[in-house]
Amino acid sequence: MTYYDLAIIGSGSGNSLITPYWDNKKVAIIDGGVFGGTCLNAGCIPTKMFVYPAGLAAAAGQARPLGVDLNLEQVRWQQMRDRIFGRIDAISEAGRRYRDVELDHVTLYQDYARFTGPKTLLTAAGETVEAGQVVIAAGSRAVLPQVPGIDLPQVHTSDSVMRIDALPERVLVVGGGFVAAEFAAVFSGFGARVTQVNRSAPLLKSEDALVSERFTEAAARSWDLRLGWNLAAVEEHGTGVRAVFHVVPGAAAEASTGTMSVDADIVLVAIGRVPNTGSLDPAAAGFDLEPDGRLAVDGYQRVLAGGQPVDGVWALGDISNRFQLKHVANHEARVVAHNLEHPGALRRSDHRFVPAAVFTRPQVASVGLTEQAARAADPAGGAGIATAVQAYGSTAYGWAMEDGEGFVKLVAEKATGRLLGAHIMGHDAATLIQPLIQAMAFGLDVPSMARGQYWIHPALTEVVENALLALDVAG
Ligand SMILES: Cc1cc2nc3c(=O)[nH]c(=O)nc-3n(C[C@H](O)[C@H](O)[C@H](O)COP(=O)(O)OP(=O)(O)OC[C@H]3O[C@@H](n4cnc5c(N)ncnc54)[C@H](O)[C@@H]3O)c2cc1C
Ligand SMILES: NC(=O)c1ccc[n+]([C@@H]2O[C@H](COP(=O)([O-])OP(=O)(O)OC[C@H]3O[C@@H](n4cnc5c(N)ncnc54)[C@H](O)[C@@H]3O)[C@@H](O)[C@H]2O)c1
Repeated sequence: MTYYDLAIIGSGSGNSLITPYWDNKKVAIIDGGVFGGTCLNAGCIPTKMFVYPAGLAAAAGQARPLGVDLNLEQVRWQQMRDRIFGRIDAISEAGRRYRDVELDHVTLYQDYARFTGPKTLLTAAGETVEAGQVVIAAGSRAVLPQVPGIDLPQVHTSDSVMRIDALPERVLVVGGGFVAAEFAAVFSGFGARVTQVNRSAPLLKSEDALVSERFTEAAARSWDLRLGWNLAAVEEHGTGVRAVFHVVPGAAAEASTGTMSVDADIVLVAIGRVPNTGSLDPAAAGFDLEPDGRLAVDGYQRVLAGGQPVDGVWALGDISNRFQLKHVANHEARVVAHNLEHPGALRRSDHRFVPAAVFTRPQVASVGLTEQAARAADPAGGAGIATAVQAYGSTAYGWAMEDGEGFVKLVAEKATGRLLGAHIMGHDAATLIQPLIQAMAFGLDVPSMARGQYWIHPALTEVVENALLALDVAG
């Protein structure tokens, strides 16, 4: 048994906890997977490194109506893949080496671990680790449906699909959330024939209903979209696979037979992620779980047991929050880093205005309440809520782009002029939303935001300005 002042499970967001405060103390970092976690190795970063060139490849379609004829000549997949992972793998390895070799006070266990008590862990290799403070940052993993053929090598999750050797001609994407939307756009941008199949309609169903509806229409224009089907089996077929689906009872699926099949070279399964709590054996430590399997924490990120915080045990990121977003994991890591160093002045995590962006085509970004949630929460039964929808195409920059798709939707409280939610679909939505996030975070009301500053003319941000001006709020 080895004792540490701090033991961290998970080298993703958990890695940032090793601040200079720990320099003269003993720290263990335990990770059985690739050093650096999901975002770096198989999540946010490599996906966006594919999203950007896929956007360039797809530009041909957007340029034609503007009078510019572009042809996509070739996608050099292997070169692109090797550029992306050449950079990422080197960062992961440098981070691993720094922790493992260069820092004397840090011990890296490259192994999975499980709890045997609230502050004792057993690694798969049989080593026992005990610590004064334990931080659980063990993340989440992709869900795979237990259907025949799911283990075939042509079936991928986001963990493996970016490392394949060649751009497939036919890609089947199963799922309708963030991961599915991003990869469908990537592969179709590169010219693959994409079929996306989802159990329910619409796509991106956690978004505001208008965004979900419009994004689903846009996806159906860009690739073959089939809704209301459940994956039942995958079987080898020729050089690829045949996936068999059963109609979801009551769903508006287009076929009446109840069964359909899709042939593809590869299948990407993207039907959600679950927290890695199972492998940690939280019951052995007495930790509480949320109904969806996440570790239960309080506002200070302290892990709960029997509803009470366990002294010196913390959790952050996908293992404990419902957002499953890197910027939330990073925020929580900063809170935990502070709380570890300042036990007498604990900070709370701030989950009030958590934004998200889906880097698909068209891009989608959101923060705060959907119109539906705002109306449901309104004491006046929805009458106290103002909304405005402003098309990109109503602004000069939208004319320049000949945009017929993008829009900004805002949700506000009539009486106070407070912004409650912002939802954008279209070019650069993830960037365009930032001033709205800022306004919500700092309590800037709609009239002050609209008229208290200059808006650069004729930038695309004018669509945000006009949406603010269109809101019927006090002030
Ligand atoms: C394809 C994809 C794209 C994404 N894109 C975005 C995006 O654009 N923007 C965004 O904000 N978010 C994005 N996300 C989500 C983001 O990647 C995660 O929210 C974030 O990485 C979670 O960080 P974490 O530190 O909680 O966990 P992770 O980074 O997953 O780290 C957990 C670590 O714990 C290790 N581990 C697990 N169990 C054990 C155990 N028992 N013992 C030892 N080690 C263990 C794992 O090996 C892993 O390295 C994306 C996710 C995916 C899958
Ligand atoms: N840009 C980003 O911020 C980004 C990108 C990718 C992933 N992520 C994070 O990763 C998480 C996981 O992403 P995800 O897309 O896997 O999950 P998700 O929860 O976003 O979506 C899952 C989708 O799969 C569908 N589904 C569920 N079971 C199914 C089944 N049996 N058959 C067919 N469809 C089924 C659901 O209806 C839903 O549309 C997200 O919650 C997100 O926070 C973020």
